[in-house]
Amino acid sequence: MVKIDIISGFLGAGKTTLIKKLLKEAFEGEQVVLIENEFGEIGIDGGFLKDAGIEIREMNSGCICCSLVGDFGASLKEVVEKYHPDRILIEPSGVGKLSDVIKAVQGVEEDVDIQLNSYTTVVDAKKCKMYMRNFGEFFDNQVQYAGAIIMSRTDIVDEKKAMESMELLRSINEKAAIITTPIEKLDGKKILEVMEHPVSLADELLKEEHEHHHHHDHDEECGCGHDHDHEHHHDHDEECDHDHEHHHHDHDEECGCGHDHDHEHHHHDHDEECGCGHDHDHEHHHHDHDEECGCGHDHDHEHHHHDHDEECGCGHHHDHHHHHADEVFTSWGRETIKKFTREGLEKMLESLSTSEEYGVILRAKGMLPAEDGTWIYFDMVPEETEIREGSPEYTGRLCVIGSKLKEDKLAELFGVA
Ligand SMILES: Nc1nc2c(ncn2[C@@H]2O[C@H](COP(=O)(O)OP(=O)(O)OP(=O)(O)O)[C@@H](O)[C@H]2O)c(=O)[nH]1
Repeated sequence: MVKIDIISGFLGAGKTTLIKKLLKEAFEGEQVVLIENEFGEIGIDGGFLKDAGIEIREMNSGCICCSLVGDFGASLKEVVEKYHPDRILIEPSGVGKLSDVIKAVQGVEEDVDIQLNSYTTVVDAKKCKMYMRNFGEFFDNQVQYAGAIIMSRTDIVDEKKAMESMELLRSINEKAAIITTPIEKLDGKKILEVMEHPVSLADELLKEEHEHHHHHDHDEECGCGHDHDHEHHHDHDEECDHDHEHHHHDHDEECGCGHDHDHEHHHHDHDEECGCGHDHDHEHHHHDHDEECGCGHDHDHEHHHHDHDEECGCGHHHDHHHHHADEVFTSWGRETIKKFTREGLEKMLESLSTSEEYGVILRAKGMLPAEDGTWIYFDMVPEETEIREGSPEYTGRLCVIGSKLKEDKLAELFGVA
């Protein structure tokens, strides 16, 4: 199976610069063929690539988008049979439509042993707005169909302009990962990874949590403040706000919601909501959770059937008979070029952790560019924050998961409103 990677982008966007980097850092040891399809300038990039020992098959029949799919298929087949490469890079004409190129590749997937592996568009951060205005039909198509977008010249453009371009790109492509870090700061392997598997930070975070807690091995607090110990022996070294253990209650402390949850009495008559969002009806055998507790978990402790067909997304195993995490959990995330300082970020996370102003925060994570050129990574569960230095990411990202999130406030807190 030959992997096909399409590197699209307007004239002079930086496609060749990117390809050179990938050849050197990401494709080493692989047999790579580059199919270039220059518009009017056939073969200008041939020289250096031949020096690098890369075979080139140039198509002379105009751009892929306007040549027949049949022709394209025949060329592709020829390349596959002649060179048996691991990978074919297609660099379409700068004014081709990416959707046409994708279609052309998909059109021959059945006949030739190839697989569309990635389709990326390089966009000049400086000229994005102008191109969009003047050449919308072609330019927008390249952006809209891209699996990943690489912004070039973010090394020389000012932050405001870069941000504006990023927003324009995002406005016509909701999903693609947008690489805003200058590519020379990134390892080619990292770039390839993003091109191949653009994942959102929220998905990553949820997946991580899920994997982490796959077995019932809660040595750690989950951070939502509840005790999800379903094994009926509770051993609270730490205080959690809520005790869902139904057989021996030993509340020395107030739970904080201002109600008396005296559990030695069996008639609770809560006409009012206590505001902490939990059902404190502790008449031990019929739990009547009409409401969500706000942490997004179903704490239905019908103690003996754990029926884990589905993950709730928080990565913990709860007895899920009624609700799904996404009914209550929300995530808020941003991509940003804004530079942070460690001290500044520490303060932001501290407020996030201690204040209820932003909603019920369960988890936050991010990788952000620092003013000093390094990258700050952070991980937060309530009352526990880790900030460390990490390798450059393709763009600054942060994500907060919780319930009743106040998005405007969060954006304000991180200065990305
Ligand atoms: N400063 C800076 N210059 C860049 C960047 N990317 C590309 N360039 C420069 O822009 C010019 C064009 O880059 P290429 O990589 O040849 O662009 P291309 O998309 O292959 O161009 P065509 O094939 O002609 O459409 C070159 O002089 C590059 O050095 C970038 O991220 N930063």
